[in-house]
Amino acid sequence: MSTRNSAQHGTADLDLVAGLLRDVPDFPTPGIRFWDLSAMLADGPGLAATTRLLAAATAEPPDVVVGIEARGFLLGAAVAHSLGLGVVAVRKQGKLPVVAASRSYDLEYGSATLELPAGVIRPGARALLVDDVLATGGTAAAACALVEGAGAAVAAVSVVLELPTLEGRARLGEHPVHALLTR
Ligand SMILES: O=P(O)(O)OC[C@H]1O[C@H](OP(=O)(O)OP(=O)(O)O)[C@H](O)[C@@H]1O
Ligand SMILES: Nc1ncnc2[nH]cnc12
Repeated sequence: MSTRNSAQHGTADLDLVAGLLRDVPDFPTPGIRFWDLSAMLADGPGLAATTRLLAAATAEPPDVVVGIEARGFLLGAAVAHSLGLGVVAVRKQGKLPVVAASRSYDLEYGSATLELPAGVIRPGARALLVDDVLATGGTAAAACALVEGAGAAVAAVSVVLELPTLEGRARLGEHPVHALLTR
């Protein structure tokens, strides 16, 4: 899905969200331009606009929302609530007491492992994955693999911000990607 697709998204909502993002040089390591969504999350109308736009990722409503640690938890819960759905928290390694599966991956500034909680995704369910940023795509690809490993389907990956130079979309193969903005 293209950025700033005004046929599907309210331009006013997108402008509001875009105005609440900020970039921080050299965080968390030198050379990384880090996109910080804290101001958007702290702004009532900004969070509401972001939630509306992220929830519009699929024409058909999904069955469940998956939020990716950590910033994806906040957005995923908001999107799930707006759609009347539950949210599954895909967590970094070592946080969940009962794990269905784990998946390791690399990202712009390191590597990590994600884990899916056991017994909370119904096989056959259509899951909407939500996160703040799509950069290299390592995180989202790992989350997709976990969801599919549980027998569910990825309806779409919905993010606020895509960093296209890092080619994360290519890493997600055929999975539909819905990015509100690119930088
Ligand atoms: O597309 P990628 O290159 O995988 O990068 C995107 C991921 O990086 C950030 O999370 P981070 O791992 O920094 O974790 P946090 O949200 O727990 O801070 C961001 O919230 C995405 O989840
Ligand atoms: N540049 C970046 N800004 C914010 N989150 C990120 N996750 C991976 N790369 C990122």
